[in-house]
Parts: sequence; structure tokens; C-alpha cells
Amino acid sequence: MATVHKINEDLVKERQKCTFNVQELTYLLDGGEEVTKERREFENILRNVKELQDEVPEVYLSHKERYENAVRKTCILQNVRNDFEKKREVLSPRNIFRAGYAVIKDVSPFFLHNGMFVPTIIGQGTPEQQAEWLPKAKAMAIIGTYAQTELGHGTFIRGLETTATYDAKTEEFILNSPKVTSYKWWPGGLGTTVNHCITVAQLYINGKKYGIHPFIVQIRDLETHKPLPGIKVGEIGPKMGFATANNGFLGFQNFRIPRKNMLMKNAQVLKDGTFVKGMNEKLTYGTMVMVRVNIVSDSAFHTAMAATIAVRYAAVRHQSQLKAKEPEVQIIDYLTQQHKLFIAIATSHAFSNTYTWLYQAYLKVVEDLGKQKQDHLPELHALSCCLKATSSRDAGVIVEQCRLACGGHGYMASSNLPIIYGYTTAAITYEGEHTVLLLQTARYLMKAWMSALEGKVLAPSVAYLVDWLKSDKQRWQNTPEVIVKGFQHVAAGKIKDAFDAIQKHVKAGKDYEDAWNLASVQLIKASEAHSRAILCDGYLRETVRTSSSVSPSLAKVLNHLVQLYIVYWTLETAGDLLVYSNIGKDDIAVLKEKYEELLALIRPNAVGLVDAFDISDEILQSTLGSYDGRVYERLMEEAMKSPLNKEPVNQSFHKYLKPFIKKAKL
Ligand SMILES: CCCCCCCCCCCCCCCCCCC/C=C/C(=O)SCCNC(=O)CCNC(=O)[C@H](O)C(C)(C)COP(=O)(O)OP(=O)(O)OC[C@H]1O[C@@H](n2cnc3c(N)ncnc32)[C@H](O)[C@@H]1OP(=O)(O)O
Ligand SMILES: Cc1cc2nc3c(=O)[nH]c(=O)nc-3n(C[C@H](O)[C@H](O)[C@H](O)COP(=O)(O)OP(=O)(O)OC[C@H]3O[C@@H](n4cnc5c(N)ncnc54)[C@H](O)[C@@H]3O)c2cc1C
Repeated sequence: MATVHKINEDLVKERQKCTFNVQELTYLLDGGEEVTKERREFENILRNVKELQDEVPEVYLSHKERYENAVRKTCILQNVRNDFEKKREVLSPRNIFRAGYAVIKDVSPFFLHNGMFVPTIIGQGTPEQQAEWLPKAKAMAIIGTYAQTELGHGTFIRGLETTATYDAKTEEFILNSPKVTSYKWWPGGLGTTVNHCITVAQLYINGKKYGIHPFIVQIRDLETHKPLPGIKVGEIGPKMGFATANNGFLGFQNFRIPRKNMLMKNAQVLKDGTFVKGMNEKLTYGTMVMVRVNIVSDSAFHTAMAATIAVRYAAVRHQSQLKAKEPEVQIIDYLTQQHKLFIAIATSHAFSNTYTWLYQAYLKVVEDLGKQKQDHLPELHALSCCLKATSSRDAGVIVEQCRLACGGHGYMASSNLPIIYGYTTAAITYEGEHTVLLLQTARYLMKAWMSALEGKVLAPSVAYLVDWLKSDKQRWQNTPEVIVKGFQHVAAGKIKDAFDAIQKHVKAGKDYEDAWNLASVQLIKASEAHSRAILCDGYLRETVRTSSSVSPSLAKVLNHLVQLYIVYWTLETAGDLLVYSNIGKDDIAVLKEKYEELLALIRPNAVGLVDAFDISDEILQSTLGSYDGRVYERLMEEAMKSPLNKEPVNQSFHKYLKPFIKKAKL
């Protein structure tokens, strides 16, 4: 029988102080009681699967062993999931995504299968293609990835070099990787796991180039798993994180695939080689839009994980005295510590709320596209770009801040903060590099500004530009609503400045493209300010909306969090607000006090708030963040698992140290 340990006394006291119903908040964050129940039930089943328990912590395994262990466990996870779904409903993607962390400590080698391979078949395939590939992909009879990036190009996908040349005689495409730079590089699972992939390649028909398109390609034999003739595939080697993601490379040499393997929901190639244009060529980029939306949700979860670890640890950890002769204090009572941590909690809520409305906006665009309507696509593209960029970047900063807040122990692998940092920061680069995505949003903002100047009606997310042009700056008040307006004024001001900078360069004789490059630092600042305005506005609106449907005690706490988020960012960007809004120095002084008040109000609920994320110990995988707070015992237990502690004297002593020391004595 498993030993039941006492809960750390500080944590017991913290939980007694909590002023709201933790369970109520968990249901709210999950999207309903039923979702929480389903999640807990599934996590509970996984907890009891003996084969999923690691005898040796993964960190001590070799690169190869780690990968093999991850594949083994992912297969078990998939089987458990299938059994679960046979008896009950299909698990929600969020729940399966979370459970994955309990099984694979790092990133699953199947990550891209569910994350991009299946969604691309859904988003880019015709009904016939979906009927052919989806059942096999969903049942995992075929396993796939998304192979777009090449050694030479990740950002500029129009520059991809893999070619798919149509041969009308055989009704096939011939895939080739003409140069080393045209090798696919990065796709998760490609190294040694998948047998299929979506390959994005330049289409050629009768010597004419038709741009990039997605193709389904089988790359390994389904029986032997050997690469098919004409395929060169392998793993790219160790990275900063993503240790078990099995990222790979792939090259083609005259590799033939049938015509029906080009995903043809948008553009088509007919049997005779006629190219039929799609409604909008950018719809080929659709999977990326979907993943960018999901990254906002991932960022919420990664921030919640780091916050849970660091807040619980800060409640358990005592260090230094505030006053002489008094006991050492819980480090969570240092205001500087609250400053580091409470924004982590609020940020996770801000991203969850943002994801809720952004995902609805995404679904609406998908529905519209089904009716051949694409009016809202540019706005969705602009929003998904800047919110992916800002949420992943903020999450990276927050996770690192949480690590620092745990002092030396945060640096331990067993805190799990290094792994969380690895996968959080990867998202800053993948699915569209940070700066590049901010610049995509900036393109949209420049057009929006021009439309505003011309008096046109703007899309809701940029409608504030019209208000800004129409009215004088509003009289400043230190209320969340007016502060949000202030963020919009900053964004509008920076958008205008960037626009004027481009115009100035153009007037001085520069080409528009050069002028764009010369103004691009201002452009990314404008995009960042726009993101912050959107995040604060959306978070405030969602909080007001949900507050009416939850208990007054919870509504109060949610209100503290959203205010904290808004005031935190006011103080962080005070310089900008002083330039672009009517805020005064005195207002900032008042807000500094307000911020300290909010920290004090949140303090009694800090542990309750991270408990409400309801991240099980199996998912957290952290010596510092477990629910029972046995921090020191767990650190010691984990240290004892080091292979170096398995023998009293390591052989290197006899081999190297002893002769070395002897020599030194002579
Ligand atoms: C507590 C909470 C719990 C939460 C639990 C969470 C649960 C969630 C579950 C889901 C989990 C899912 C996990 C997902 C897994 C993902 C794994 C990811 C691994 C990584 C994968 C990858 O990285 S794949 C490769 C990605 N690559 C990129 O992103 C490339 C980036 N580059 C581009 O996108 C483009 O090249 C470009 C946009 C930068 C430029 O393209 P292009 O040169 O063609 O265009 P232009 O710049 O000239 O612009 C022309 C015109 O087109 C418009 N446009 C561009 N893109 C789009 C688009 N996508 N849609 C619509 N329109 C587009 C652009 O705006 C221009 O318009 P103009 O009007 O001319 O200005
Ligand atoms: C962990 C991980 C997993 C990944 N998984 C996959 C996968 O499964 N499938 C897949 O296809 N790809 C994958 N990728 C690749 C990823 O999508 C690319 O790395 C990403 O899109 C960035 O492209 P890049 O590497 O070419 O960077 P580059 O574009 O070369 O960026 C280098 C620098 O140049 C700057 N830059 C580039 N273009 C511009 C511009 N127009 N204006 C201003 N600055 C610019 C960038 O800001 C950056 O600072 C993965 C990457 C990582 C790190």
C-alpha cells in the first residue's frame, strides 16, 4: 500500500485561509464540472497504470533510451485513451493534452500527429481525402507529422525548395529535394517515429511554378518501418529542450506519390495537369492559424504549471527574518516574491480568457470559409499572430521568473522548471517566429490605420483606432476600463508613429519595402502594444461576463486578478502611457499603491488559486510543487535516485582520481 504522507503544515494553513471555493474555480477554468470530472477520471486511470511509472528518472537515461521510453509510454497512453473512449465519450483535446504531461515528462514523439497531421487532413483535405485518411490517422493505423520547415527556410515559406512536379502521364507528383537547404528539418516525430507526413512543397506543372501546397506522403514501410526507396530520413539530434519530440530531417529523390495525395480542399490539380486556384492561396496556411490559436491555451497551461510549483514552494520555504528575534518567514510573505508570482497566476487567467474568445473567433472563420466567406480571415490572422507571439513570449518570461523565485532549488531538474522552460520557449520560435508574427500583425495594423484615416468602418479588434481619431484623449481615471482605453491609446499612438515613419522614408525616396524595414522596430512595438490592449480588454470583458455567473466570493477574487494584471502592465509600460495617454505622474503613484493593495488581497488566496489549476502531482512532476509540500523530503528522495549514489565509491576514483592525487602528492 502506498504510504500516505502528512500535508505540510504551512500549506494546510494556507488552504484554510482561502476565501473562495477552489473547486468552483477549477470547474470554471476547465469549462464545466463535467469536463473536470472527465479529466480527473482519466488522470486517475493513468495514475494506476503500473507500466507508466518510471523506475529510473528519465533524466538519467541516454538520448536513445529516453526516446524509446517515450514511445513505449505514448503507446500505452494511446491504448488507455482508446479503452476510455470506448466506454465513455471522446476526451476533449485539452484533457488529453494535459494528461500527456503525466505520462511523457517532456514532449511526446506523437505530438505533431494529433497537433498538426490530423488537423491538416481535416482543414486541407477534400471530403474524399478525409474519408480515406482520417479514420486511419485517428485510429493511429498511420502516424504522421507536419513537414514544412527546411534547413534553408522556416519563416519565408514561399521560398521552400522541396519540389512536387506533376507527371500527367502517370498522374503522380515527383518529390525532390534538390539541395541540402531543401531538406525538411525540425518536424516532430519525423526522426524515427512516423510513417507518414504532410509535406509542404513547391508545385510545378509543365515547368511552371504554382506555389506551395500540402501533400500526404508515406515515408516508411508500414511493416518494416524502413524508409521507402527515394526517402532519406533521420533525427536532427539534441536540442535545448524537446528531448523526446524526435524532431527529424527528410529528403526526397524522385519519390512518386499519386495525384490524390495532394490535399485539395483549396487548390486542385486535375488529371490532365490543369491547376484550379483556390478561393484564397493563404488558406494553405490554415493549420498554422489553428495551432497559433492553441498556443495561447498552451501558454496558459505552462504558466499555470510554473505558478503552481513556485507558489506552493514559496508557501513552504522559510528563509531569513523580517524582524530580529522573530521566526524565519515564509518567502511568500516577501512583497518582492508576491510581485514575481501573483502576476504568473493572473497571466494564466488572462491567456485562458483570451483563448476562450479567440477560439470562438477561429471557429466562426472556419464556419464562414465553409460558406465561401472570408471577410474575417485577415483579422483572425492578425490576432492569432500577435497573441501567439505575446503569450508564448510572456509565458517564457514568467516560467523563468518562477524558476528564479525558487532560488537554487528551481535550478534542479527535479523541480521540473527547466523542462517547462524548454517547451515554453520553443513556442516562441515554432509556428511562426516571434518577430515575424508581430510584423504580420503590423501589416494589418498599417492597413487598418489607413482605413481609419479614410473614415472606413474597422473590424472590432482595431475599432479603437477610429475612436482615438475622433475624440480627444479621455480624462484619466484609475479604473480598469479607463486604463484599458489608455492601452488602446498607446497602441493607436504607436501605430500612427510607425505609419508616419514609413511615410517619411517613402517621401525621402525609399521603396516601400525599405521604408518598412527602416520602421520595423517601431512596427513590432506597435504590434506589442496592440496585443497588450487586446489581452487586457478581452480579459476584463470575460471577467465581467463570468463574474455574474459565479459566487460572489469567487467573483471578487477574479476581479482582484484582472485588476492586478492591468495595473501590473500599467506600471511596466508607464513610460508609454505617459507619452500616449492622459495618465499623470500622480496617477502612477496611486497605482503603485493600488498594486501593493492587490498583492495583499491576493496573498491569502495564492495557494487556493494555484490549487484551482488542479494540476496533479503526476503532471507537475516537481519536487517543489507537489500538493503535499514535502519539498525537502522529495528533493532528497530524488537525489538518492542518482546512479552516482548507487555505489559508495565510483570507479572513476580508482581509475583517475587516485592516481591523480598520488601524483599530486609526489
Ligand atoms: C489551463 C489551461 C489548459 C490548456 C490546455 C491546452 C489544450 C490545447 C490542446 C491543443 C494542443 C495543440 C498542440 C499543438 C502542437 C503544435 C506543435 C508545434 C510544433 C511546431 C510546428 C511548426 O513550427 S510547423 C511550421 C510553422 N511555420 C511557420 O509558422 C512559418 C511562418 N511563416 C509564415 O507563416 C509565412 O511565411 C508568413 C506569414 C510569415 C509570410 O508569408 P507570405 O510571404 O506568403 O506572405 P506575406 O508576408 O507576403 O503576406 C501576404 C498576405 O497574406 C496574408 N497572410 C499571411 N499568412 C496568412 C494566414 N495564415 N492566413 C491569412 N492570411 C495570411 C498576410 O497578412 C498578407 O496580407 P496582406 O493583405 O497582403 O497584408
Ligand atoms: C522545437 C521546435 C519544433 C519545431 N517543429 C516543427 C515541425 O514540427 N514542423 C515544421 O515544419 N517546423 C517545425 N519547427 C520549425 C519552426 O517552425 C521554425 O524554426 C520557425 O518557423 C522559424 O523559422 P526559422 O528557423 O527559419 O528562423 P528564421 O526565419 O531564419 O529566423 C532567424 C531570425 O531572422 C529573423 N527574421 C526572419 N525573417 C524575418 C523578416 N521577414 N523580418 C524580420 N526578421 C526576420 C527572425 O526574427 C529571427 O530573429 C520547429 C522549431 C522548433 C524550435
